[in-house]
Amino acid sequence: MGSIRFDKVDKVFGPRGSGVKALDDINLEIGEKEFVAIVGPSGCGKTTCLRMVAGFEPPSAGTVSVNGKAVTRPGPDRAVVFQQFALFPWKTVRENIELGLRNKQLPKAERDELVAGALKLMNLESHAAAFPHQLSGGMQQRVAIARAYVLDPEVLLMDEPFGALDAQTRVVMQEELVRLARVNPRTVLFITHAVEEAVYLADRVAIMTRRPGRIKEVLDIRSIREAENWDRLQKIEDVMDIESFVHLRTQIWKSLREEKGAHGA
Ligand SMILES: Nc1ncnc2c1ncn2[C@@H]1O[C@H](COP(=O)(O)OP(=O)(O)OP(=O)(O)O)[C@@H](O)[C@H]1O
Repeated sequence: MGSIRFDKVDKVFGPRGSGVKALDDINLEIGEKEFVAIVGPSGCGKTTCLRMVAGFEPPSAGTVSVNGKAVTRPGPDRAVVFQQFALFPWKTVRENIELGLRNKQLPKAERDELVAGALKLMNLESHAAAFPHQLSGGMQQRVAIARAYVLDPEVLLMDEPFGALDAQTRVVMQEELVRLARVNPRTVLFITHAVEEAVYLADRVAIMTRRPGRIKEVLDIRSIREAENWDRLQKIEDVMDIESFVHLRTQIWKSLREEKGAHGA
């Protein structure tokens, strides 16, 4: 379970007739346990796509569905990780992770077990009693990801989750996410500005046009990653050196550059 589908989706912000058209005829299907990254020029509507799947924003036309059911509101089957970590500063790491589970009305012993598992998964065990301000940005984002994972959502929605991190921490988090995605695969919709990040993490990369955003092309990364066995390499810099990786990255760069050119930039 956990498939996502955009079917002829338009989004207009503001009054009908004089509003801003943000998205134009978006059609995209994300399979169960597939990791799809969306890249595109600034303001092309990437975040709007994610917010519609989350149930925060309705489409102006067309349908966004999860598991074949039109999305009308947020739900426990979908967890969102934002760029800003959105942790509660007055709660400990453990309490922040546990928070989402409270609404599930599970017995305490079961909650404790799930939180312990999430702490372990994200290497946070020794920081369970710390408060967010005592942690680095990378650690805080780990807590945010653990909080999403502990809910065991079918769909994980990530909007520039590493955008606020320094370059070194970002690389560590990307490697962690690849490890997680292989060990505990989920349906993921991942928004990023970083082309290399998209190629490294995703099974497919959807490239959008400038506003009003359309899906310009979708590249299949997974078949190349598997054929060339990128996963044999542990370090991101080694994967990024492989010829097939460089080729895909360049292809996406060119496609995005055309969009900038179309804007006169
Ligand atoms: N609530 C809103 N009201 C009016 N306009 C909006 C609203 N939300 C988004 N927009 C507009 O819709 C367009 C798409 O915005 P969105 O944030 O989805 O783009 P994005 O591709 O995620 O941008 P970025 O890469 O810069 O984060 C933008 O022009 C934005 O100004």
